[in-house]
Amino acid sequence: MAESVRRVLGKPGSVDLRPYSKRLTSIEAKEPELRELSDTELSQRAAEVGNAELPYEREDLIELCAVGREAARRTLGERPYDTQLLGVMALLDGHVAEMATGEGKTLAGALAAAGFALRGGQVHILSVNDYLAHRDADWMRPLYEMLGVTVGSVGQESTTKQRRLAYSADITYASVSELGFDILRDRLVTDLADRVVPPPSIAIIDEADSVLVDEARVPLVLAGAAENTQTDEAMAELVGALRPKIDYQIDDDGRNVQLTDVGIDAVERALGGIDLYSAEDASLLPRVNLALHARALLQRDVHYVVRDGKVRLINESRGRIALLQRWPDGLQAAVEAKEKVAASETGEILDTITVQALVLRYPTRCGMTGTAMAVAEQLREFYEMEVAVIPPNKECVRVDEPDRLYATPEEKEDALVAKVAEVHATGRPILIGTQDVAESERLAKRFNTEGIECVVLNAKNDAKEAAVIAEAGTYGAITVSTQMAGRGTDIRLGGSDMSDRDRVVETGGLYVMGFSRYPSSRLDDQLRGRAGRQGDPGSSIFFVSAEDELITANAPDAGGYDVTAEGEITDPSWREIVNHAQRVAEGQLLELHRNTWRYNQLIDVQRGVVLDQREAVLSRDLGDRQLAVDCPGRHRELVEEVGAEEVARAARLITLYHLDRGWTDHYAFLADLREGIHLRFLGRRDPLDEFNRDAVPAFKGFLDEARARSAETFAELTVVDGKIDIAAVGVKRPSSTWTYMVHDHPFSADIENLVGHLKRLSAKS
Ligand SMILES: Nc1ncnc2c1ncn2[C@@H]1O[C@H](COP(=O)(O)OP(=O)(O)OP(=O)(O)O)[C@@H](O)[C@H]1O
Repeated sequence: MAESVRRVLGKPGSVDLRPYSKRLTSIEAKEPELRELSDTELSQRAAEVGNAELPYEREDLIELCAVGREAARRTLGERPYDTQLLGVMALLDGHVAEMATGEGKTLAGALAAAGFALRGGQVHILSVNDYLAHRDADWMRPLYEMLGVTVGSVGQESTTKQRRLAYSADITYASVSELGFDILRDRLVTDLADRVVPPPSIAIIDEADSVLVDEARVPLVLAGAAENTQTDEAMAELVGALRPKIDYQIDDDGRNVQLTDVGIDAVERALGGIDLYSAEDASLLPRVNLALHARALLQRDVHYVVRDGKVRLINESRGRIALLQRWPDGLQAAVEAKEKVAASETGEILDTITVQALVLRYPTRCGMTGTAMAVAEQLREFYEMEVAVIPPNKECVRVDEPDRLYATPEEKEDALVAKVAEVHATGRPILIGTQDVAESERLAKRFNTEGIECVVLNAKNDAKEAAVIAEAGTYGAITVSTQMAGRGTDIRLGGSDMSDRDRVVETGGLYVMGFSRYPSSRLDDQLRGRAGRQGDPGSSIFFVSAEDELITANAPDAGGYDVTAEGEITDPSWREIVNHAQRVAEGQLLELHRNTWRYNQLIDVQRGVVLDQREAVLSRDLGDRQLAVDCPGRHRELVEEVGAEEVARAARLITLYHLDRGWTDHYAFLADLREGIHLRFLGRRDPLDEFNRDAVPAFKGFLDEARARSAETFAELTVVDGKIDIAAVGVKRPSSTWTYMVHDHPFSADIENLVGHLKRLSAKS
């Protein structure tokens, strides 16, 4: 048994690992016998493990782990460490296994998935992105094959047919957003056969804290086409002629832009001497604002790319192109005008789902991540999951150096550049973590002007992202990347083939440098964790300036400090100030999460009522039965004319149309209500109570209303060439759907804030 396992066991507040570790000896004892078996015999043993119901009893669990270990050794060339088997057992018990970066979570997750699947569970492994979903499915496939279970994966490029096939496997890998959008689209089908996602059974969540906590702050939003729009090219051209800093000013954080007085004059002149702020020209100011936002705040190749005549958004923190995502409409059209491409349709929100609601659908859920303890309470509160802290296979020897604190961002950047130059001279590989793609680009430029060569990860080399990060441990490499980019990719010392490992080990291994502290200590730890994997040497250090947003926003009264000639802050109290600011930020993020959850709980209940009704219409012909009662005469006539089946089809489409239409309108009402509520109730009353007070009556009568409307529409039906003409009565479904980009940065405002911001932008006058 590995030394690390003997040293186990248990951090306060985490799951007791002793029961698991007691089984390790028995698992190991089975090894000699299993090694003698043929592949077929080993598969047979796996099948026998599956001959019972979940959960596993002690003996079966030992057999599963032993057979799984042997199968992994044969198919992947990797014999799972004891620590990985502890992870497998924790997962099978429904816990979140905390395993440091590089400890082999992929394999642990796969063995647990196989364990569930062998006993009839249908497993969804939720990844953080499509690349990892495909990679992990392909990587683990030989193991699954030997264990006799099937696997599939879904990505944003998957066709409906491919999705259905992937979801029909015993184990499906999908990113949480793809799965979420599939669920949302499934909720809008008009034919049961069009659904792609099977009923939820078991979820294994990779990078569980990112998915369950960070991504849970903003719901996934599905939108549908409502009408075609025109782009505002005249306004884009006019705004294009404005001069930065003279005609308009951008806030320090790059999130807002405003016309200066000079700029207002210029715009008014260009528009023929109008008054932008007068009542009769009120419609112009929002157009100017949108065009200016598109021009000044959104940069091509940083925030979006133009491909195939379309504006494609880049997810800033991940640096990936998001195929089916858009900004809320006014802004999307403004960027399209700026880039002179055709306008896409405007849309409306059809439905939303929170990550929490999505995950809680699964009766069995578990997960793994490198950083779970810091959010153990949230995992318990929101998901009823406990954290099991799994010790590393090899002790971590990475040196985490104290932060370097500076007065200004310029001094901080100078210090980072100097440090990079100094370390680089020794050949030691360096990975620099930034807050977003724009910052990576800026830093890379600075390195270039200093004559320091570096590789920068951004969406332009999207497909190569993982390959690039895999080489970050090469002798002399400098890689600049956001915290999220390339996650899940192993950084091996001496390059991905480790050919130069000894030389890199001699330099001290990978040196990770954070350009700022992140809004949560988990994100800092995830970046640090890039170095020092599996007992490798490595170091980490963060640079901080007193003017970093984290500090100015969360510790505004921090007070003065003494500095050296280079601007380095020498006051020891500043270390605590930085940590304090981060704790404040973490507290706010938690509040955001709670709020998303609280507000969405009621929305989910109401949505559930509509979905139940939909289900009855789809699977039990409820619409047809209701319309036969509500419009008996017309129903009878139509049945005689076109047959019962055709009438049932029309009844189904009409009823679903009115249920969906009603929900879209109701959702828009709820979004407005939530946005307005904090303005109305600055007093003592709890805004959530107020929200519920208005939201509950607004939903009352929803189903009756939809039914009445369906009857009205049904009564108007006409028959053309022996078929019912559904389109003639206005029953149309959105021609396309897409998802909104509501969190360019995982810590930016939530959807209501963003939509609110854009509304204000368009309403300013
Ligand atoms: N039992 C094992 N024996 C040898 N190598 C292993 C074993 N388990 C995993 N590995 C290797 O360790 C590396 C890290 O594995 P993996 O990517 O699953 O780690 P991880 O814990 O998911 O890291 P991250 O936090 O970056 O996602 C991979 O190269 C994998 O092949």
